[in-house]
Amino acid sequence: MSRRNHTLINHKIYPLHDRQSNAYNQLVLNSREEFISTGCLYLPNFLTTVTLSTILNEINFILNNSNENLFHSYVQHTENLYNTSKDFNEIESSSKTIIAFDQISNESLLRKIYSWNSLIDFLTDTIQIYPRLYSSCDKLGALYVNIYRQSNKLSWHTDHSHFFVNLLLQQASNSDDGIFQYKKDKKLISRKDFQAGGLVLFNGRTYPHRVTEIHASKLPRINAILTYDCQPQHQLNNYVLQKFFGRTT
Ligand SMILES: O=C(O)CCC(=O)C(=O)O
Ligand SMILES: [Fe+2]
Repeated sequence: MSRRNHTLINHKIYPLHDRQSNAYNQLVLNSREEFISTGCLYLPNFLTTVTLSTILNEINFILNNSNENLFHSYVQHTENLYNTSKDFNEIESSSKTIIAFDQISNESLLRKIYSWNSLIDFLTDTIQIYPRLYSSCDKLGALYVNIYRQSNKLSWHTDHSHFFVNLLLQQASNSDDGIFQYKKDKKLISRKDFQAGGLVLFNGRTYPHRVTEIHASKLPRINAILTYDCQPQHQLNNYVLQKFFGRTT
């Protein structure tokens, strides 16, 4: 990644490129405090407006040109989304369209941001539990885009992984649709404040969460999930790939 790539994000508010600076250290302190105390770190306007619109153009190009190759996922699951035992009631159901990692071009801005070392360092510094984080080696799940259209939703669940990184790319046009909600201390938290361009770091193992159904929105909700792991050779197993991406490679 070139030295100027920090200008893809709002580097004045988020000086990820300058790990030695006081401003960087303050950002990490604040981010860590928010992540630990609320389970959810939200960095509004993380992407510049130019980066955001370029990424949305990349995604709309894929949607317009290879929609038939994309996986329209409908899954039944338990509260534990990635549970791999098969003999219990899977009472929740979720549906969305997925653009998998191998369907996102090598040259895309989204891939650039995903593999940007300064972002990985920032996440490592903020989470602190792992000595290092690595981008995933998974051919489908390393980085993928969720598209929530009419009647799509992601039902209540917890994740296997301690954290996920979510780039918000487009919110539903109806403000009650496609809301990220989670439960903490018996309270329901509805993040109606989330806006396109923001970055979310969420502790999905501890806090049950969901994306509410799209009822009447003309615009789909679009977001990218960036998968990082403490192991450099991270890959999803075939059961999870088949269930969530509809294929194994
Ligand atoms: O799409 C979202 O905003 C949430 C994604 C999520 O919870 C997950 O992938 O486990
Ligand atoms: Fe989740």
